[in-house]
Amino acid sequence: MEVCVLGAGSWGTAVAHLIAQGGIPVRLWCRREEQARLIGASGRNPHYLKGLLLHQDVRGTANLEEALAGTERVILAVPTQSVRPLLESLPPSAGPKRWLNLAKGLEIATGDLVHRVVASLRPKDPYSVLSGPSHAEEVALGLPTAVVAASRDLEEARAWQDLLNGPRFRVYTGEDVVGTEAGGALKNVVAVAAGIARAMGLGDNALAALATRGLAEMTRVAVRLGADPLTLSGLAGVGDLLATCYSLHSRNLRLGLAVGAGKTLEEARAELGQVAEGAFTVQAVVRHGERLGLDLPIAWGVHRVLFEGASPRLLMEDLLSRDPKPERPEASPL
Ligand SMILES: NC(=O)C1=CN([C@@H]2O[C@H](COP(=O)(O)OP(=O)(O)OC[C@H]3O[C@@H](n4cnc5c(N)ncnc54)[C@H](OP(=O)(O)O)[C@@H]3O)[C@@H](O)[C@H]2O)C=CC1
Ligand SMILES: O=C(CO)COP(=O)(O)O
Repeated sequence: MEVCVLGAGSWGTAVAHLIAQGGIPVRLWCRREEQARLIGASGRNPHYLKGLLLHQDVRGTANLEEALAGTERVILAVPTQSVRPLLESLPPSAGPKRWLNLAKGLEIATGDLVHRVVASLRPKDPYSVLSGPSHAEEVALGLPTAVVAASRDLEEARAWQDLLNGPRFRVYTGEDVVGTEAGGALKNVVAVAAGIARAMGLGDNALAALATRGLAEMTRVAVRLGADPLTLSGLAGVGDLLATCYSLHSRNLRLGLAVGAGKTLEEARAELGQVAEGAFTVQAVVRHGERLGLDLPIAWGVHRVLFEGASPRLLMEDLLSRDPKPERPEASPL
């Protein structure tokens, strides 16, 4: 068996290395010819996780047809907004595949999570998602990590669990695809807000409050999309929210830090040089949020700061000056 990883950024590279360490050869598809060539020549990805000497069974290629030929299992490791164009560009020779999505976001044009994007183009193919607190830099170093592989077909999730689970990478299974994807997508928006709060020196109490109220907001959206609320208290919800709001590995947190310190979104993105999904997902939330009919003050506030010229101070003042209310107006027996 061979596995194909589409996308040779930080996460695609770390996961390809992990799978090869487990004894399975990997074809790592790079969109740039030069990147594939350098991976072949040096055993390192020249732009992402540069310090990592890739396992010898990771083979870089920029040829999509070659990357996919004869492989049944394909991992999607490109940013969310690139999933649809990438799938649309697959060669006709690419037959049915079993997909594992790593991207964490909502598509701006449709407001959809990635499973819906894939289902719209590959309706018959089995689909799973991998999510949870998993900074590529730490996985590449072999530091202990736990994630969840979710699929509506539990056998499918188990198959990915078998493939990925290892002594330092613990994979749980789940069946709640919506909750697992919603947690991973929405925590990125909260992490941007956390970065803004940190840059403003608002303190640890404020950060904890933001993360907790962020979780309430994430859960509200996720449940409206069809998630089991308990999924949001698992690795793909609370777990990833903590990793992202509190770790300087997080690109979303760093984007918030830069914007909170007065940089423009363009400056912050250029400084980062990698994708911060929260800046895209927040556009989807705001654009499609009305149809959800939900109160989403953190997402609206992040959108105002990133795209409408509002000052970070105003965002925090707005959040703090809202009318007092019960912590759980939507309280359920759970
Ligand atoms: N990094 C991490 O720790 C984790 C990331 N994720 C998620 O994984 C996804 C990918 O993130 P990550 O690897 O970190 O991102 P990076 O910014 O590190 O890399 C993005 C990769 O996607 C490629 N890419 C971008 N646009 C396109 C496109 N239109 N067509 C084809 N390829 C494209 C880039 O190619 P090029 O280099 O040519 O620009 C690059 O290889 C995101 O959704 C992220 O949230 C999930 C868990 C952990
Ligand atoms: O999802 C991640 C860790 O689980 C990576 O977060 P960032 O995209 O903010 O770096």
